[in-house]
Formats: sequence, C-alpha cells, structure tokens
Amino acid sequence: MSAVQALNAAPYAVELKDLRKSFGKTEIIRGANLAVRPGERVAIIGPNGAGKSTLFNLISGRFGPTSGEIALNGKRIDGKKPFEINRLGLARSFQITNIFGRLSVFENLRCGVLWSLGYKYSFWNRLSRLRDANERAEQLMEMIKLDKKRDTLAMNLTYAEQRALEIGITIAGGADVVLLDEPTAGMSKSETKRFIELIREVTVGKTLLTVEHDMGVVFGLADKIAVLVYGEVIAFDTPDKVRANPAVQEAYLGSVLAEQQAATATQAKG
Ligand SMILES: Nc1ncnc2c1ncn2[C@@H]1O[C@H](COP(=O)(O)OP(=O)(O)OP(=O)(O)O)[C@@H](O)[C@H]1O
Repeated sequence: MSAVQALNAAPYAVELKDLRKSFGKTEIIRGANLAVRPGERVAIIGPNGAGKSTLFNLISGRFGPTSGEIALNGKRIDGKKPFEINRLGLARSFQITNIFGRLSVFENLRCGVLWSLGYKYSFWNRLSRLRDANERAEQLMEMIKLDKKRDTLAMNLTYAEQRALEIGITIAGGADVVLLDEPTAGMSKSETKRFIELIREVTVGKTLLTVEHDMGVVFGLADKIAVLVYGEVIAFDTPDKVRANPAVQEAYLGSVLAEQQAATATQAKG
C-alpha cells in the first residue's frame, strides 16, 4: 500500500455527518457535513452568526448536537463530555486567554501537562519530582519559543506571548486534533505573521481546525477551507478552489475580500 493509499484508508480525523443544533426553535447548524483527513489544516470561515463557534462547541463537546454524528479518528464522540473528548485526543483553545496569570510560563505549561495526565491538586506539592512532566513542559516551552521567559509570570507577558503560551497549554497533552478559535485575534500584522509560523511549527503532524476571520491568516495557514453559511458547509476545498468558487463568492468571500482590500488601500494612503 502506498503512503497516499494508507492515508486514504485511515479514518477521518474529524467527521461531521448531517450535524444539526437548535437553540429553542431556531436551528443554527442545519445539516453540516465535513470530513477532515489526518494532518490537514482546515480554516472554517463564514459570515457573522453562521454558526462557526457553535460548530466548535459541538465538536469539543460543550454542546450536544440536536441530531447527526461527530466522529474523531473514526470513533463517535457526539454526546460525550468535553474531558472525555479531550482524553480521546482533541484539544481546544479559546478566544479568551485561558492561562494562570500568577504562575510562570513553565508552571503554566507543567499544569497543562499534569492536567492531561489526570493528576489532582494533591499532587502539586510533589511537582518537582515529576520528571516527565517537567521535561515535557521544557520541550513545550522551546516549541512555543518562550524558553527565555521561563520564570516570567504569565500576566507579565505580551499579549502575543500569552496567546503562544495558551497554544502550548492546549497541545500539552499531545492531542492529535487541535481546535484554535481565532488564534491571531487582537495581534498586530507582524505578530500575526510570526504567530502563523509558530502555529505551523507546533501543529506539524497534527490535524488543525481554526475559526478565522482574517483572510490573510486563512490563506497563509490553511490547506483547506470550509465555508459555513447559515449552518451548512457550502464548500470545502483548497484555498484557490474556494476563492474561485462562485457560490462562495456570492455568499461570503466576494464582499469580505473587497472590504479587506479597501481597508488595506485606506491604510496605504494614510
Ligand atoms: N447558547 C446559545 N443559545 C442561543 N443561541 C445561541 C447560543 N450560541 C449561539 N447562538 C446563536 O447562534 C447563532 C450562531 O452563533 P455563532 O457564535 O456560532 O456564530 P459565528 O459564526 O461563530 O459568529 P461570529 O463570526 O460572529 O463569531 C447566533 O445567532 C447566536 O446568537
């Protein structure tokens, strides 16, 4: 079997089948289908209110679907709790930074590692003896390029460094599917560029799903783009094909690209 055949035979990393979610009488996710192969980097884009965050909440188990199926590496996960899904290999970071400000970079990462190993608070006084956790935290710190800030309290890091730390905590448990919600939101252009590079590096060999509004990030990071409009995936393809897709142009991308080009032109003039 060739490598390509083997990949095609492997179960999808994430698969959604006719997924639906209603809040009260309003159906927000309306029969979404998606099949993401292991190792793919996928950006989910779509207009405000299309249901992107809801989709993430369904995949990570924060909400249960009204109907339909979600599978992770071929195993059904719909209806499971977030921590169970996490143990099965899916990790998610949030738009709101989820770190301990009064702990150092190293301590934050070590907490992430220990959490993933299922340690309890009572073990924390023996932390220094947990050599595996320490080693893994050191490795993570190098991966996210914060090794020079090892003992800095998280609250004293820059915003971009805090977001990097958060990604380190997210991947601490070794999940092979990573969900990042607007990873570069609030960053400057140069920070964003560096951050995309960092995300690429730390997710090598992993499956990545991001929700993203910034088309620069989408086209710089994604192997494939899923376009969500009114709770349905209307296109799922490579960036070039999605860009050229008339249905996507009409429903979303045409106006967004025009807006972003206009904003860039205004900035250039100013
Ligand atoms: N817990 C909830 N209860 C009721 N309605 C909700 C809930 N969560 C989301 N919604 C509604 O679902 C719709 C989709 O919201 P969602 O946040 O998933 O969209 P989105 O595509 O992520 O939007 P944005 O790009 O603006 O972040 C919105 O109309 C929102 O008000």
